[in-house]
Amino acid sequence: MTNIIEALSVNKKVKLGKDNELHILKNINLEIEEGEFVSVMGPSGSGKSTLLYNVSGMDRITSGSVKFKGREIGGLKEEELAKIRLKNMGFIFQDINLLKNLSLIDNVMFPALVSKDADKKAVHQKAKKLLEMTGIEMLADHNITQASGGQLQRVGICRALINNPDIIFGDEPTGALDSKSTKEIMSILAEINKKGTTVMIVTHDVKVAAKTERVLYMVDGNIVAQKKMRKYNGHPDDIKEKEESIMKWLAENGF
Ligand SMILES: Nc1ncnc2c1ncn2[C@@H]1O[C@H](COP(=O)(O)OP(=O)(O)OP(=O)(O)O)[C@@H](O)[C@H]1O
Repeated sequence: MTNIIEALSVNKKVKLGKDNELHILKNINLEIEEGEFVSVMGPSGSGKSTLLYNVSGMDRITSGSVKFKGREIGGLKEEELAKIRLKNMGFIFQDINLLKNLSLIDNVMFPALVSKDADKKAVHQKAKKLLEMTGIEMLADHNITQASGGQLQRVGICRALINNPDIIFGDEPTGALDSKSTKEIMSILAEINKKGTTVMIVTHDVKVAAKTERVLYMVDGNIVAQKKMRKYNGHPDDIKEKEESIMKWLAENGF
């Protein structure tokens, strides 16, 4: 298998005042294979979001190396990085950050229209298809005040998919959702992953992690344990068994 992400000895430090700095990521080594579905768990403040932002090129590592599809991205100029993020990566967040003055379908189309030579009609067709896939095509022309949190997160997923990314990064994408919407969003992400898109998400929720195939456990800026599982097969017994085994594993690791 080919690695889509390779992080080697990654450190992230931030300056706090004049003489103080915080060492957030400590010599992290991480490989993510193409097509994998990975989750990151760990106590609050352990560095999960920082890891996600640093391996995706949303933030700058302090030292080490991050390769995306074999290409070093750690030292790229912001313009180059922005191109990679736009073309090859999709991002979903707990705060969905949709534009208020645009309809939901226009929000989905937005990242594809950044390029001047975009074919607007084709982008519209693609956005419509994505809204259909996530079951919210009837909301295409609504604005963000006319949809629920779960529906808005589906819009966020459609927006993340509009440029056919190789990988989707999610920072607690279900963090603000009720359990029903969480289930629906995870089913959509599992479906997308099944079709070949790599997915990496940060989560506090064992039920969410149980839908992924590898859980990284972070403590104090280090990945201290990893749990590899078979891909979720959609069966309720399978998910129950996985949740239980993750809970047991977390307890063994002191969570
Ligand atoms: N830009 C920054 N400046 C100062 N401190 C930061 C910065 N970014 C992160 N931190 C700190 O680094 C630590 C790790 O933050 P991070 O958000 O990655 O943790 P997390 O595991 O995702 O936490 P949570 O589960 O609460 O979201 C925290 O103590 C946080 O306050």
